[in-house]
Amino acid sequence: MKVVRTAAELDQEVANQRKNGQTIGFVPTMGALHVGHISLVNKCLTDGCYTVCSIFVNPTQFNDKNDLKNYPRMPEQDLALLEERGVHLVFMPSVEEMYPETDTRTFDFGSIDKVMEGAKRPGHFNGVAQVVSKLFTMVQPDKAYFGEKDFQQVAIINAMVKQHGFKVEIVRCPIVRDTDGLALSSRNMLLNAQQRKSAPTIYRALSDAKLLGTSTSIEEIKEKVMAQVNADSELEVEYFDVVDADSLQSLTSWEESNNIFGCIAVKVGAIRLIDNIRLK
Ligand SMILES: Nc1ncnc2c1ncn2[C@@H]1O[C@H](COP(=O)(O)OP(=O)(O)OP(=O)(O)O)[C@@H](O)[C@H]1O
Ligand SMILES: CC(C)(CO)[C@@H](O)C(=O)[O-]
Ligand code: BAL
Repeated sequence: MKVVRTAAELDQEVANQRKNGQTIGFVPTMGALHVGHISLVNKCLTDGCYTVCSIFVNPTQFNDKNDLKNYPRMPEQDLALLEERGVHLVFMPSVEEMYPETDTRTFDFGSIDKVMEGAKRPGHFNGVAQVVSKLFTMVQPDKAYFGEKDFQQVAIINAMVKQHGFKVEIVRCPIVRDTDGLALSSRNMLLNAQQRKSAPTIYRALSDAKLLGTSTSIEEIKEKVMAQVNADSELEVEYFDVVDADSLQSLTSWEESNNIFGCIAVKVGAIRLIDNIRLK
């Protein structure tokens, strides 16, 4: 496994592999890797790609300074995990390498970046688009792998690829959960013991909503999920929305779409967790 820190080294490595006829697969991450990230890496490897993974905690997508400061960083452990999995190349740039100048670009994805995470984390998706567009330009991957835990992020990336004509196939990967149902997330390691015990209630509430099914109104499902999660004193729902999977617009009736997801964000003390489930 090679580790490079500059765009020039990255370009040279990838260009050599492309010359050899390799398909380039790319897994962007912010590090503090867990089995969810590794599922993306595994998919990329089993697709037969020369697998490039980036580790970069992107400052422009954090709207909360403390969140950025406290974001877990464990590069040595991450590199050992990636090496063990058989990743070919890791790109670990500095902030200066990624942003030699302030990135002033603004992206507009219409209505899909104005709801849910976009509404609660102002500027977040602009920062994600800034860094992912730079990474796509640097790596020029044939395929790029994203997790469905970050449901809205996948929609934003697909919109960006379309809008800016990137020649990359976006591969969506299913959510990997802990044995108690909690969606794996780097931020889980910031939870204290009591918070960690409470956090699986999020997925339990989503699963219960799915069990209720479309014979229960969306309004009632929303009330039940909010009540179930908020009943735990460690948890506070920031939003729970029932949306069309493509437009991400809020729905009031099951008849409005055949592809409906419930998306939730929950504050667990100072930590914010997100999750989602297909409801129809
Ligand atoms: N549990 C999971 N299952 C599937 N994919 C995941 C999971 N967790 C993260 N990913 C995906 O891994 C990629 C990198 O995510 P990231 O480095 O932000 O990790 P994270 O665990 O989502 O961290 P956090 O949510 O705390 O920022 C993203 O495409 C993300 O959707
Ligand atoms: C795609 C990404 C690596 C961009 O910083 C990040 O948002 C993430 O890890 O999901
Ligand atoms: N996985 C999404 C990255 C973030 O929360 O900033």
